[in-house]
Amino acid sequence: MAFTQDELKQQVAKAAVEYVKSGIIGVGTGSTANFFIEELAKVKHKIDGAVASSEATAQRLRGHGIEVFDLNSVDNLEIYVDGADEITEHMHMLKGGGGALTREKIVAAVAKKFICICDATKYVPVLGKFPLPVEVLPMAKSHVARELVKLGGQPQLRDFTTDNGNLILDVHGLTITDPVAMEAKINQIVGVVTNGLFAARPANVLLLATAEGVKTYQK
Ligand SMILES: O=C[C@H](O)[C@H](O)[C@H](O)COP(=O)(O)O
Repeated sequence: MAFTQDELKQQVAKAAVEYVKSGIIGVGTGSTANFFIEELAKVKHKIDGAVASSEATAQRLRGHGIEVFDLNSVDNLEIYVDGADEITEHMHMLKGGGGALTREKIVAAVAKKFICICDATKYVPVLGKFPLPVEVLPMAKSHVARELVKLGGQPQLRDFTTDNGNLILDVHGLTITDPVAMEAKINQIVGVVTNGLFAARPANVLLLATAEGVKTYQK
């Protein structure tokens, strides 16, 4: 039976809710995370609330009557649930298609377990077909763009301002065979806030929605 991409996202969101036990949950951003929020709302009596990785997610959580906590008031999070633009068998991810990469990386850093929820189109052998988002301080955009060209990429300025008041360069043309090294190298460019590679801290669980059902991968 063929499912639409939205049906696959919904299936994987339902599977992720099985990991919600109690306490405060870290919640990601994007269309797949939005399906997760719908499912989370159905079990909100089990949790104290959530930490959001974007203003959009915070608004959506509050709309469902889920309390949103400031990350600074939370010592640790059991789980962080979020989508990805690409993920490999090593659980390395490329994220930030929705521009929320920096807050996502910060909330994920606090969580014990990163649960990545994706439909099968996101599962790739090598990262980089999806343009790599890099959040930059506005005054540094030209400098950072020149440095990204030296790394072999073609940066394009997105018509977008992040929740942090910064800009996004989407870097095309990178074949990212060593995501850990590339993540570190780009983060060392002065003016970069962070980039959309989540490799130093990969996902712990991947829930992948396929035509044959939701597959679970653990690391
Ligand atoms: O900034 C956005 C996030 O990194 C999303 O997790 C990513 O873009 C995937 O979004 P979607 O679930 O809409 O494909």
